[in-house]
Amino acid sequence: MLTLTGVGKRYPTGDRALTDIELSLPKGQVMALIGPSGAGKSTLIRCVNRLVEPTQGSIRLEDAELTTLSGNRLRQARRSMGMIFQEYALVDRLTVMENVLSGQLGYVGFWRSFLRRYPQEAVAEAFRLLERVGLPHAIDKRADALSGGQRQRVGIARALLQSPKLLLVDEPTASLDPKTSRQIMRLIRELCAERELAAIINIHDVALAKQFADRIVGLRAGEIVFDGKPCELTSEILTTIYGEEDWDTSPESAESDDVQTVGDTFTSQPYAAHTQRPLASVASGGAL
Ligand SMILES: Nc1ncnc2c1ncn2[C@@H]1O[C@H](COP(=O)(O)OP(=O)(O)OP(=O)(O)O)[C@@H](O)[C@H]1O
Repeated sequence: MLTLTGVGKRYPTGDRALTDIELSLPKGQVMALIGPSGAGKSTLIRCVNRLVEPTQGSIRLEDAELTTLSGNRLRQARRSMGMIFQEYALVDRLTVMENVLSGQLGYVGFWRSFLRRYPQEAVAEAFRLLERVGLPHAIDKRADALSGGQRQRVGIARALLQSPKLLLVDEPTASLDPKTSRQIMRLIRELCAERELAAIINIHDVALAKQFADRIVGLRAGEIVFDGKPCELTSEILTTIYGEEDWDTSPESAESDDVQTVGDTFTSQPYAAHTQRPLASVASGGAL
């Protein structure tokens, strides 16, 4: 349903953030996008909803070529993509219900949303969604009175209110404790299954990505260096994505290893034997 072909992005500063990205995401698939800081994860997500303009290639969502849309047609296409942000992007002084209904801004006219007169069916659906994400008792609370996990649930309900086909999720667990992070990832996963929604989740936590995604794509310096199932993400491939690190050793056993510094990365003796394979041989390529 989403297909990226030869997508590239060079910022006006000259930074090349993405090179020749080829991705195909079927309906209902939850894809985690991992990679080191600066690898291009946010740029890729933002190219899909055109918050960032790709400089090369094609991005198709079902039948629509997104890269050439403008004006009304671009607004319409954006409605089919729900965005969930790391920093929740809620309006603190508004209630939970008002924040969820603001997901309708693209649908109802400016004055109607300014005066907060939302269609009855939107209000009913917002109630249903808040129940589904576990916040039925918080509808009248102000957003700034919520915990991080509750705020993220509101963000999820808001994204779903516009009935998207695709979820674009940027670091959903960055400010959350481990238990809440798992609950949020589980919720996103369940909702994708219930609604046959595809999702791209930009996430730093590899363990969470492995546990909750159907597919993992690893970016390094703007290129896809791994595309496969979570169970295929070996230590060797993590090294290809992130650089040298002893991924298997616990802190206790690491202390006894002969650890040496190479440039600004660390490598330990057992790992020195691992030569990095050419990127092409690591990438399994294509959709699963
Ligand atoms: N607005 C911008 N102008 C110029 N260069 C940018 C801009 N945004 C990102 N970049 C550059 O593009 C590259 C990719 O950045 P991006 O933020 O997409 O990476 P990321 O993988 O999301 O990183 P992080 O995990 O730290 O959020 C980096 O080299 C970054 O410096």
